[in-house]
Amino acid sequence: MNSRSNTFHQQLQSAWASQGSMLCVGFDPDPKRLPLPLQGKSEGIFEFCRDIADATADLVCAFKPQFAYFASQRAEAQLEKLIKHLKDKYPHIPVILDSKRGDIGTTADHYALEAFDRYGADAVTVNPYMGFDTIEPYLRHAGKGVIVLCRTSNPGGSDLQFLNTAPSGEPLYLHVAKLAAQEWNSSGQIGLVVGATFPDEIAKVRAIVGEMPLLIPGIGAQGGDIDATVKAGAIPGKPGIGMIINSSRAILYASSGADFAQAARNVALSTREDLRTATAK
Ligand SMILES: O=C(O)c1cc(=O)[nH]c(=O)n1[C@@H]1O[C@H](COP(=O)(O)O)[C@@H](O)[C@H]1O
Repeated sequence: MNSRSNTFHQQLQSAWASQGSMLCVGFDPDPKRLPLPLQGKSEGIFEFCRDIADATADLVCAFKPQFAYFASQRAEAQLEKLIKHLKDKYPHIPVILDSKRGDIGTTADHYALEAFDRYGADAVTVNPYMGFDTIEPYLRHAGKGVIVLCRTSNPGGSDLQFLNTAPSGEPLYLHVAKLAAQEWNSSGQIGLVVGATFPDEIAKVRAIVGEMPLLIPGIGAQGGDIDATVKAGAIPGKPGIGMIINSSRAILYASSGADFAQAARNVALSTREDLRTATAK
């Protein structure tokens, strides 16, 4: 089976092993922060992301383009081109389309087609708060990853995700973790988002979901603690797997000059080393 026909979870297992990395580089291309040589260029967003991908591809277990940054700039064609570039050049690295979709089933059918057929992503982020029928259309795409928001990295994540549910009294995010690990996981390809800004909650989610992959944004620009994150998300006895630890702005905007790709590589390299050191502790 080649890497294109592997399931998302198989792709991740291979990437963790062959790349020796749990780092995910996120593509959040803010037009105001593009390096000067690329500002105003018709395909500046694509070129920016492509050059950073090419400079970091040996350091990552996944890439994660964020949909809104492309759509807000009418740059969907550049997103398609970027994902095609990633899949052609780095077929062993899974691509997660971060679009956090969530809607009734008939509409979700089309969001799933958008992510998997139009863009060719290996996985997509989804918002579970409209319930299982809104997740199910993605699960029908055999082998594709469905990464469900659980305990998000932002401060307001506590507003709802921390509310206690009746009758058990457990917080909503732990209820989501249980559903995702058990009755919702018909395809076996679900993962969960838990923020690096809340390591205690990462540990609680890990205890519920076994070896399920966790997408963990929040290191870098959001200030999440790498040591605490890696410790909390570790799978007992299996160091170096199980986590997709994302950093976007800290890597993307390491330099605003012509050396932006090399500067991004330097930050990605030191972040991967920090993750390795934390894994070895
Ligand atoms: O699903 C996500 O990727 C996500 C979930 C979450 O809880 N918090 C979060 O920051 N993200 C995304 O992760 C990226 C974080 O970017 P940086 O803070 O620049 O590293 C952004 O693309 C966010 O949209």
